[in-house]
Amino acid sequence: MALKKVFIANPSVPRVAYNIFENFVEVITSSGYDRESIIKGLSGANVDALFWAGGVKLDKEILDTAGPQVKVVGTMSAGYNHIDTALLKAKGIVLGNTPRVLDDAVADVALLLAMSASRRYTEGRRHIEEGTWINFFNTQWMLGQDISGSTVGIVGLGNIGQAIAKRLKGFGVAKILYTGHREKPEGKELGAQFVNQDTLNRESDFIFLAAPLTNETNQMCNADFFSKMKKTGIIVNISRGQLIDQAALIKALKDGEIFAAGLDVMDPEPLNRDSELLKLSNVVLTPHIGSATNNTRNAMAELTAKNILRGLGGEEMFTPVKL
Ligand SMILES: O=C(O)[C@H](O)CO
Repeated sequence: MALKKVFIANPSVPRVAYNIFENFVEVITSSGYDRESIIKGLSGANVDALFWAGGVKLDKEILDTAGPQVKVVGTMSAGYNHIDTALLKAKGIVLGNTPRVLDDAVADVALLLAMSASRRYTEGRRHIEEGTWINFFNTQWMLGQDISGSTVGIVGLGNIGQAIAKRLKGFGVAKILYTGHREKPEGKELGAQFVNQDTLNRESDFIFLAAPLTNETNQMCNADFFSKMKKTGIIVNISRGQLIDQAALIKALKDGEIFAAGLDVMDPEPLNRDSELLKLSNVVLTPHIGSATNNTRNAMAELTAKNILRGLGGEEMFTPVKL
């Protein structure tokens, strides 16, 4: 019997995925990362499953090109806002993602951003580069905010939110607050308090965005949101750029309405080189590297490949997305 076919829509997927597929499926790899290459690779390929990785939208055009025989999709990401889940559901396609295996790596970046934003990393680096590092001991120069003893608010206490909370405990924070759809047992175990959004904004010294991008969270951090934060407050986003109204954030940062921001995700990505965010010294930016470690990317590739094999075998995936 002919082997089933999997299309890997990204030429940089770690080797481990190919090793898992070997002997079980035939693999076709996209020649490029872009939409055009993917569509070209899929045309007439007649594959049964898609291994998705990267920011290209998985939509009607792609699925129409791939053909009606596609019944399985595995995305090498925790987030799946780039996938038309309603269309997958309508077509009877199963979807798996990669939660949990990236929690630690992403939470590490959240803490990296929180600390560098609170201790004015960008501004300090500019002083060194521009020769404005003052050569006398001014006790009031470059003062930042403490994490120890602070109140921290986590928007979305899912797996990544919990990994952030665990790390924060090691930094001696005084209080952890969180928002979400409902109070969670894990919140109790972490000693975190479930509050409403206004309370979280009003009381938090640091706010971490760790909720997925949905209709509900899209642009949730708007001018009103920032106006309710402390002037010394710091916002960290490791989720998706669209959770933040970026123009409102820039205004809040410029007007001193909040102290600083640490962003691993922006809108658009890649960020335009002339973005105001790059000019502000109270912003720390990383280029969406939350899950970018060797171990984590290998684990994500492995889980995606295993999910796809399960899906092709008609079994429940290890980490299915409920459509
Ligand atoms: O959703 C994810 O998995 C991450 O954002 C990718 O780095």
